[in-house]
Amino acid sequence: MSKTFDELISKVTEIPMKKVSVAVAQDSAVLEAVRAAKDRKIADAILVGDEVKIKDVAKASGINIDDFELVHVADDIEASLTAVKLVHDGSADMYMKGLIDTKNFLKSVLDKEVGLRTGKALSHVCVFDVEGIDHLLFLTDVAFIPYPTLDDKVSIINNTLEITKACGIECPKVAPLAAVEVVNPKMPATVEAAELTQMNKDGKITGCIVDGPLSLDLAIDAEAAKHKGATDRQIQGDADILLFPDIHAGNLVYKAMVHTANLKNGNILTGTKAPVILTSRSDSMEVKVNSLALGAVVAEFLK
Ligand SMILES: CCCC(=O)SCCNC(=O)CCNC(=O)[C@H](O)C(C)(C)COP(=O)(O)OP(=O)(O)OC[C@H]1O[C@@H](n2cnc3c(N)ncnc32)[C@H](O)[C@@H]1OP(=O)(O)O
Repeated sequence: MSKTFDELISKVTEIPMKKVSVAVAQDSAVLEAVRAAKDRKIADAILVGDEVKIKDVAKASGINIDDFELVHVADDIEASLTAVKLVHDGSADMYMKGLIDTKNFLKSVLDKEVGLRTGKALSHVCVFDVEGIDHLLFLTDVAFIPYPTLDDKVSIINNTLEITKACGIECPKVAPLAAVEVVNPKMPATVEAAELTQMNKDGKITGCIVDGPLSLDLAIDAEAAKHKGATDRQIQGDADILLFPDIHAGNLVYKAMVHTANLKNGNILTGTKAPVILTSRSDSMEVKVNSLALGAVVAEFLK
């Protein structure tokens, strides 16, 4: 079981090297990340985009891309569809966002002919290794489904369980989050959190323990849980998966943590045929490399 990001990365060295297909690769941060990932034997890459621009960006940034396969497609949307098709057809193991906006990138993932749909709802998960927390934290969905329905939330949990399993975590604890830890009919997120908990008790969501609604402090801080006397809860500061009520809550927490706390993280889309690396433009090179490592572990697990 991986308890830290370093443990997760060390798993990658034990599996055959995976290949990532990059959509609109003319982005220095992305090129730097795939270079580092190849040098650390995490993943090889196929760079899809405007060849002249890719070479210019690489040259200007001093990044050697001579040993990467390059596929020239000048138009960004076409490049994303070409890049995702390489994964769809099995020529690459994972798909990564380059210099293309999130919406168009996600549209290529959802493309009916060449995309990576599986028939399941697709969602996003961030894996955090936070100083002071002795296990990995999985945040979902901070980037894909804007306002998940109850059914979407069931899919998000099931998608995330695939990732926790790939990381060797058996029966993780899932906290459907809200502003409070009791049901308030005026706060739909609390009502749905209780419904998810009941579905888990009824055996409709399996392979995990669901306990909600929970406030963030009760979910991740054992001291806070003790202080608030939450001794009857299944989760007392030891949640593995943080399920957010909507994209705004999740994305704000994600960015607040990434830009203030001492942590390591990697992000991928789940429910897809193959791992999809979707990081924010402001994410560091390390986050992109970590995401590739996470993607490689998941690609091996899904094989
Ligand atoms: C880690 C930090 C990174 C970030 O900060 S990212 C920034 C925040 N994220 C975003 O801005 C993306 C938010 N999401 C969106 O904009 C949209 O949901 C998204 C993904 C672009 C889809 O939008 P549209 O193309 O307008 O989708 P639509 O509702 O018209 O549906 C088109 C077809 O796609 C399908 N679809 C949409 N979301 C899906 C999902 N989650 N799982 C599976 N299928 C999905 C939808 O069912 C529809 O299919 P069909 O054509 O009817 O067969």
